[in-house]
Amino acid sequence: MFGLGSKDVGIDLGTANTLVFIKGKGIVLREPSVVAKNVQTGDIVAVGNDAKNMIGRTPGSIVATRPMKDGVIADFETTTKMIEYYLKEAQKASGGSWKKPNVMICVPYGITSVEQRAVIDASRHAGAKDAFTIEEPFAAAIGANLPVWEPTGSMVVDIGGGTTEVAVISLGGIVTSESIRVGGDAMDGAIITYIRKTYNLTIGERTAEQIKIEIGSAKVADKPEKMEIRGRDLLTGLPKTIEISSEEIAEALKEAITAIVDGVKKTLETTPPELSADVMERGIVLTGGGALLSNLDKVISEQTNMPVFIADDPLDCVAIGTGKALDNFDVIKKQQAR
Ligand SMILES: Nc1ncnc2c1ncn2[C@@H]1O[C@H](COP(=O)(O)OP(=O)(O)OP(=O)(O)O)[C@@H](O)[C@H]1O
Repeated sequence: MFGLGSKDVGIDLGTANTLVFIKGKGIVLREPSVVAKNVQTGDIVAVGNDAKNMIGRTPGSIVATRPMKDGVIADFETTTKMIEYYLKEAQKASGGSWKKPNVMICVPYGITSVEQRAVIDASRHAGAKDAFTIEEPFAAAIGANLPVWEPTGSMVVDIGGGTTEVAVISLGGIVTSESIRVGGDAMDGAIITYIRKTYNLTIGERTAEQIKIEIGSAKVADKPEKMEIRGRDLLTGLPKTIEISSEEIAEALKEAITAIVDGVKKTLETTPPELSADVMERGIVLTGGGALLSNLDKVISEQTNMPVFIADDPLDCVAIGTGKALDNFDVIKKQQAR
């Protein structure tokens, strides 16, 4: 019933990172979802890590973009090229013979059928024999080892780059969910805005992400931290170094955190009582890179009165779940036909 070849591929096409999973091998590739393009010729200059290093550093003719920004396919042609690149890399990583693989591709929940079609077409165009989609929170829950096929409620909050997806799952299906267009990117954006407004200093996306990872938190711990950052002074136009504190960054992140917490609360409000009781017992599980934001688990727990846990390897959950779903291909296929 699960008769797929061993080289079938699962792709977590995230807004921030793309992970490729090969059945029997695990995660073979993990690169940023960035493409650098020559705007004059339309040629792809670099994909993944190489392209990310070009962000903010490209000459006029080269533009580094994130085709999956905001959780949906913003640019079909580039996304196709990107999937082509990842399948080629997967082929290299798999070694030996390579037939056209079946591809399970993870998409944000709430993606329209047109967008879903676009992802499938892009995968086929990029060399997949056949392609199916799996919804991100479902894949995240499988990857976090939640009992998704059982008649019990499991709640997952997947905090990615572009979106946060909250879902309650039972008996192999999503019972209730929320998708919020707030995730790690919005946090980075909030840090950029805060530093510009407070210090008249412009910083780039990469610096903002670094600040978030190093000293960002949903709630400041007892011992605040400090960090030196470099940017461009808006008044003089010259480079300048300032010191910022974790308290300031927590303040900057407040709005994004509130949006995430509200999404969780809203989902809980629409969860049938039996399933709420299950979630209360088992706790809410956080996945996605945003789950690593310091104290986010504590804040969600305080605001919902529910136990909250961070999944093991939160950045890998979706890819692992997508890969594991290849084992339940028929079931997923049937679900899609519904
Ligand atoms: N230690 C950390 N603290 C806070 N945020 C982090 C940390 N590590 C990674 N992130 C953030 O996690 C986000 C990426 O997460 P992930 O790879 O799960 O997203 P994605 O799956 O690509 O996005 P999406 O789910 O929106 O498609 C980025 O915004 C990144 O900055």
